[in-house]
Amino acid sequence: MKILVTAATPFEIQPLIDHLAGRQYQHCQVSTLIGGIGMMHTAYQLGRHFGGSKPDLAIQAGIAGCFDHSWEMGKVVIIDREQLGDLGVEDDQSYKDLFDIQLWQPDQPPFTNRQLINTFNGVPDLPALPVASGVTINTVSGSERTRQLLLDKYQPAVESMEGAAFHYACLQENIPFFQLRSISNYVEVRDKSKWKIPLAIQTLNDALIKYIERWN
Ligand SMILES: O=C(O)c1cccc(C(=O)CC[C@H]2O[C@@H](n3cnc4c(=O)[nH]cnc43)[C@H](O)[C@@H]2O)c1
Repeated sequence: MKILVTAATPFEIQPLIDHLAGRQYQHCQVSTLIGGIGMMHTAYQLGRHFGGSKPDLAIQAGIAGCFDHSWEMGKVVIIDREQLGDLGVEDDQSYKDLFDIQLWQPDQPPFTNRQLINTFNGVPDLPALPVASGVTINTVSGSERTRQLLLDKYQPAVESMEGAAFHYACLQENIPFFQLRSISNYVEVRDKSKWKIPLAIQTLNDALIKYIERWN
């Protein structure tokens, strides 16, 4: 069983990388790929990687913002669906995405009803974690206006900068996959001092290592 763990930055999966060093698993071979921040970098790196070797399972791991203030920092969730939050046009005060202006069809593969949905087909032993929906954007949302626009239009629970690119690449290549996100901040008017990145990285890697250890 070949497992690929990918993250935007090395920091996000450093504890896993340290854990894997010098370890050999009986039932799996784990490799890691740092894809870079954002959809463009992620799509390129994943496309290049999958062109050379296809894993049996791909896992994207990263920190993320959440929209619901009742969620605790460091909460780890699995993303079951992704939407593109800022690929479209501005029309005076309104924003229209590619589906709204008919430049892309809602069910054009690998989209289903405008979403990049993970059915978790072929994923062995999916971790027992809460499942949530994601929106992927190029600019971290940091205003009440953008937060409300995304909530009204996409009803996301979680915001990242890479999730949709990962879903897209795995769906196109027919590779079983899941996206793990750990909450480092709320999507709100930007206040970096409130972000809990070390906590989110710790809980993210605890979940990752627990999953990988099942294959020992
Ligand atoms: O502005 C800074 O100083 C700064 C320092 C460290 C990290 C950042 C980020 O913006 C991290 C982006 C990175 O993490 C994911 N992420 C985390 N929270 C969010 C969010 O609220 N909205 C979107 N993405 C988020 C993202 O996937 C990137 O990989 C800034």
